[in-house]
Amino acid sequence: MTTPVLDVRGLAFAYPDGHQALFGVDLHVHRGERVALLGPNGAGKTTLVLHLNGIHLAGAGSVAVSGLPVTKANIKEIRRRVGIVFQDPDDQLFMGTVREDVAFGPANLGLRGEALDAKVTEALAKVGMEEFADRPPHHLSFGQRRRVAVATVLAMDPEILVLDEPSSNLDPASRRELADILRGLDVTVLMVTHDLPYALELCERSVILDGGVVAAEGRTVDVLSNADLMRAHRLELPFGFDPVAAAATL
Ligand SMILES: Nc1ncnc2c1ncn2[C@@H]1O[C@H](COP(=O)(O)OP(=O)(O)OP(=O)(O)O)[C@@H](O)[C@H]1O
Repeated sequence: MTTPVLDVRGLAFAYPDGHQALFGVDLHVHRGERVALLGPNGAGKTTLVLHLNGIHLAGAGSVAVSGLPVTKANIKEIRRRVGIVFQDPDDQLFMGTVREDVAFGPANLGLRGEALDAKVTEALAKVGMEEFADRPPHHLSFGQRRRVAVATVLAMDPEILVLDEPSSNLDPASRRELADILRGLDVTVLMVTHDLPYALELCERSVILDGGVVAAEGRTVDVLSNADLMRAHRLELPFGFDPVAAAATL
């Protein structure tokens, strides 16, 4: 078996106030996979995500990205390898223009001139935002800002793209357009979401985190159609949504 892009083993973590949020999490994501991380409020999903690029460091256990352990010493390379798109794009966009925001990461890695311009254009093209390069991010719609946030991360050529609630606050058309964009990317994805139809549409495999442990994992269609499992972990499908029928149309 090849080295997983993301290899989380026995990860445990307590916040400084003593609250234990993770109790020994194992999670493996292989190259080219798109995996959904599901679970009720307070399950530990965000806490886990914040370990993937070293914002939190493991209390016990380990996290590695393509074989490189997430440690303080490796933080710069880990942050290039792990691109996190947070729920609020305004946490990631802070420059005067879209172009400057997308250029920020690769410029920090030393890219300059035509190579930098080409990298920015390529990343914006991947999310269909080339025409907005010279616009201030705060003049864009929320959905457009989310796409630019994805581009800022893609410009770093990450090994894994981690998306926190990518469909939140998007209207139905923007939600579908983002799904089309994500499906077209040639990148490994871990997606945290409460939008279960979105998980089904985009991710072959789903992992349920609950109470700081991995409670179940499997093919997304199997997970979502297991009514007892769903109830046990406070996961609810939209009224009338049939995951087996929906999966058949994909
Ligand atoms: N800074 C903090 N200090 C102490 N406890 C925290 C802190 N941040 C989160 N927690 C606790 O850790 C647990 C896991 O929280 P986390 O935010 O990781 O859950 P989540 O699965 O992302 O939830 P949601 O779906 O609501 O975003 C919760 O019980 C939460 O109250």
